[in-house]
Amino acid sequence: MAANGNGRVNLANRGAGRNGLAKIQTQTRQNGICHDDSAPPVKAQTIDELHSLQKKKSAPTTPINGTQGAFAAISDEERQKQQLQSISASLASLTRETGPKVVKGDPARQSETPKVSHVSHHDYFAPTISVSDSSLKFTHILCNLSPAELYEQAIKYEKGSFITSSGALATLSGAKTGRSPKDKRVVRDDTTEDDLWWGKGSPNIEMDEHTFMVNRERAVDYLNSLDKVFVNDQFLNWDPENRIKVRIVSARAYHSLFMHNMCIRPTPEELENFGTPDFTIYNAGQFPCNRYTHYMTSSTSIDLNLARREMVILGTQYAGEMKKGLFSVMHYLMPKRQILSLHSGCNMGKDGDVALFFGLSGTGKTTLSTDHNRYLVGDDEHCWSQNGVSNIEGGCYAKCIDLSREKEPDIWNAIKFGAVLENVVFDEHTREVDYADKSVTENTRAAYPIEYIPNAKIPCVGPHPKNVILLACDAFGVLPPVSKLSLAQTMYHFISGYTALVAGTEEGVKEPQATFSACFGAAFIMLHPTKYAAMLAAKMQKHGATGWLVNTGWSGGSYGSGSRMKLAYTRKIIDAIHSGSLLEADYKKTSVFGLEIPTEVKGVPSEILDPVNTWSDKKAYKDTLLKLAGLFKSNFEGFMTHKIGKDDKLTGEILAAGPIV
Ligand SMILES: Nc1ncnc2c1ncn2[C@@H]1O[C@H](COP(=O)(O)OP(=O)(O)OP(=O)(O)O)[C@@H](O)[C@H]1O
Ligand SMILES: O=C([O-])CC(=O)C(=O)O
Ligand SMILES: [Ca+2]
Ligand SMILES: [Mn+2]
Repeated sequence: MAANGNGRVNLANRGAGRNGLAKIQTQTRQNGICHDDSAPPVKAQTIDELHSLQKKKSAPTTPINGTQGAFAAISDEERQKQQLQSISASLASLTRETGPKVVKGDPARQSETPKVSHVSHHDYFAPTISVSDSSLKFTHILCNLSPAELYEQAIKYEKGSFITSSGALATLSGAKTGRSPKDKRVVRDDTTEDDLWWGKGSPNIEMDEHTFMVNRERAVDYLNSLDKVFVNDQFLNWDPENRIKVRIVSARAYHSLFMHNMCIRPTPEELENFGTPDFTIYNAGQFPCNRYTHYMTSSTSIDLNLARREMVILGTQYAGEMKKGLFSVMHYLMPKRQILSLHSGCNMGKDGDVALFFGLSGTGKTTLSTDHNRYLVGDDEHCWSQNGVSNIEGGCYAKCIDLSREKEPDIWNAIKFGAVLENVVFDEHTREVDYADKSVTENTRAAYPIEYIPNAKIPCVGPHPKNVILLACDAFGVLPPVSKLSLAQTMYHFISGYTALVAGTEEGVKEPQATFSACFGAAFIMLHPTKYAAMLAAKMQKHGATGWLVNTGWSGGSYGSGSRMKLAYTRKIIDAIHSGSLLEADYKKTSVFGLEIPTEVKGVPSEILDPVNTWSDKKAYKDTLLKLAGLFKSNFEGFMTHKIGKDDKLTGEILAAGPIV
């Protein structure tokens, strides 16, 4: 309260008045003129000028002077013009002759002189009376904004955006709080016809080129009808030889910040030399697709066109569609280069030993690859090339339901300024997040840059893996906490891609639902699963990697009677795999699944290592085990006729590596 300087106000105790309040004394200067303070005055004549002093020009939105290299000859102005033209070309309608006119900057900031650009297919024609109003309109583009700028945009303009007590940006993803795999379509053309996996079991639902263009036009028109759109120019894949340039055009600051966190962030220099993207996403998720359009079965459509290198999103704002849409693209592009794409986490020990963590959604890839004693290479999407592993992304995407500081401190601490928190519930006053609250969805998520994890390995690459850990969250409670796999067993379980989550948590105790998703990511693969499996087998064999099956699910009974495996025990098991000590353990073979299980793991009660010990009802255990084995068998029938690798030997071994009922 006490202001110092001229005309000071003193609340000194000595002057306490009748009711104990301090007496106010004003001291005036001798000359009698009242100044605000004694500091030198600011170098501004007006309030506007004062405000203009606050922000100094910076990269990356303003190009740097004097860059060396191929672009050194180009002036700043020319470079800005090229960037605008490139974005204008991205946003151009393919059916109209002109437009759009794009200007850089926030429409709310009128004072800034906008740089204008627009593409015209017939530049020599002056616009005539026949143009529509939309071609006279400007689209403001907000390019590669910083997290702070995106926070401001989100909070000002997007309902449901708030800063939480830890500094994260809480957002709502709208009606969709998870991906919509049934609405994901791929253009079937001459190339993809032969290359991709179509038909029963395939995630690739077909659409034709024309329908894609109808949806693309719908998305582009929607985006151009807005006051402003966000543009992210970023990279995928930390392997410099196989890096892909992606552009994401979206309508929400939430989407722009999410992708800023999840893709690799270019340096200012890299951004200047970005040029034309290899792949573009048009995210018009707030706008539905048209049910009169051929193939559309709902108001949501996520459309991939590999020939055009474009993806269109209509009718869902769930940001994971962009992340996983790009992953699908990598599942097509990388195998063409003999590089294996993997739905896996990856970390590395101090001695350079690398482990991969495969698993379906919610099985623990992010949780277990984030390990305080190891370097994090990445939590979800990787490539395995002849040089080793590389992360595809620049960020992590963690499930937050029931997140606790004690059990997952590194993830907890990563949820700070810059992180996006999706669909969480928080106290309206303190803005403290209640991670146990499922009111919006069970699939609450945090997206943060990988360097928010203290021991992230930057650049996110590593040598060839030593251990390949397959995670299954077995809600039946019959798979052992850990088993050592032969190569054939690893391939069997990789192709099966099993997990069992609990159906409808709210409707009380229900049967666990077995899910089989080939390569632990059937929703994202583009080629037949055996193509990826053959590559994995060859790489594991060549580099001598050991396969493991880890059950992060139930112990002591199925869901309802047993309980989820303690994370602390799973971590001990993973520690023993990393250290090599588990390789030295004594093993016994289980019946039915024929899994090699250790008799002892340091820090884990030995009795839980064989699940039969933890079930009080032994008959129920046996019945459940046989039931699960039957589900594995019937799922695998679809793969019986496919050959894996060059000779029939491995295929035969894989077929024999499943459960024997
Ligand atoms: N024993 C356990 N091992 C691993 N995770 C556990 C265990 N017990 C509970 N969990 C919880 O399970 C969840 C695993 O989610 P995680 O984010 O790691 O999934 P993910 O495999 O990365 O999935 P996605 O591909 O969808 O991102 C976390 O919420 C974690 O706290
Ligand atoms: O894509 C998502 O929404 C989350 C994820 O990582 C997965 O499901 O594998
Ligand atoms: Ca994850
Ligand atoms: Mn995932």
